Amino acid sequence: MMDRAAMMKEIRVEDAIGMVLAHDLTQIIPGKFKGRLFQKGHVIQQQDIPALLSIGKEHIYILDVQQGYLHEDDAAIRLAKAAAGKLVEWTEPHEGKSNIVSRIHGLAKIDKRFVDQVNRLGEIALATIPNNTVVHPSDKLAGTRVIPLLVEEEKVIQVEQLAQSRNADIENGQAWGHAGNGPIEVKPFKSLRVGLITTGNEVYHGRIEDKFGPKVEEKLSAFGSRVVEQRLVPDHVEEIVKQIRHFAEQGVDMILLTGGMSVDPDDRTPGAIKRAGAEIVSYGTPMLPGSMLLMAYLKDTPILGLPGCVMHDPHTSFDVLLPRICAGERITADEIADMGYGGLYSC
Ligand SMILES: Nc1nc2c(c(=O)[nH]1)N[C@H]1C(S)=C(S)[C@@H](COP(=O)(O)OP(=O)(O)OC[C@H]3O[C@@H](n4cnc5c(N)ncnc54)[C@H](O)[C@@H]3O)O[C@H]1N2
Ligand code: MOO
Repeated sequence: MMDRAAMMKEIRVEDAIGMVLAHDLTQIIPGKFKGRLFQKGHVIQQQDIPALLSIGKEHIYILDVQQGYLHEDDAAIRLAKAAAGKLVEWTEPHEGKSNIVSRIHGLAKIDKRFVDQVNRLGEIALATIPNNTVVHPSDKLAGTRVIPLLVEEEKVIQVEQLAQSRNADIENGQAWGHAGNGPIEVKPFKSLRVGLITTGNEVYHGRIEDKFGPKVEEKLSAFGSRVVEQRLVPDHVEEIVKQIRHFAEQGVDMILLTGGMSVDPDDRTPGAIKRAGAEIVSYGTPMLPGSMLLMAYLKDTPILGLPGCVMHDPHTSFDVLLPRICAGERITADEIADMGYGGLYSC
């Protein structure tokens, strides 16, 4: 088989008039422009020569792509297709790169194990956003590219096979990063009906106005969920338990309790959640702010104790867990423990 260099004939730009560009050519003017100056397929004209020289191109390649090799653009799009799962699409290649973008507002699922394995193959770059990021339509999840201009097709086939074997493993019950049908995909949010219990004698007796309810409502509505009813209760375990039972009987999709999550004698909320019979996943979450959050399930209904910081800070442990719960995921103790690494914000 012809080697890669033999397929790439180098021509001086002055001698290339009338020839066809084999790949996009990029111009970068720091702070002002970065993008495609000439598109693949462009026929070089006499008047292009100063511009080509100004971006440092004294030579161009004329390609003779042989069987078994792929042009960077064709490789990029095959990589994107291999990695893409549900509710995403891929963009036409541009300067040798294709992006996987979201079609919806949802939760990005990025299989780190798949991404790492692809990037260990060499000559392939698969760069992604972090798993469980909230994305909007057209937001990028990943960019794919091969490093050389021509790559052995075998490399791309390895990625395609890895994606297929991942999906087969999942069908056979083996764990990968997530169980979706594609390594990089988006899950839609479900619209949850939420019961809200606001604890605190100071609020119950009207000493201060409730500021937690509106904040929780705002955070829920960002994912299409809503509070169906809010109940105010004093710092009294039996009263709190009674309202938890009320919402369980109503069959709400999630129960949230605010306040009373810390270490004072009047902080009754964690005890009440336990007393109501919930299975505690974790009391305490290694993220700041939001360290006093309690995650539990009452049968299959998520029930969370929200510490005061959720009312005050824009990005807390609740804001990490909420989109996942709204996407229908069940939170495990290990996942909560994993939140500590990278979990220090402003607190
Ligand atoms: N010595 C320690 N101090 C604190 C700890 C700790 O572990 N040891 N934890 C800190 C963390 S983290 C948080 S968060 C806060 C608050 O925890 P709580 O969830 O127990 O909050 P409360 O004590 O009930 O209230 C704190 C503050 O917020 C006001 N509040 C509560 N609910 C409402 C509402 N619905 N509307 C308006 N304002 C509300 C309340 O009046 C208090 O001023 O504790 C840290 N300290
Ligand atoms: O639960 Mo507290 O937020 O760590 O501030």
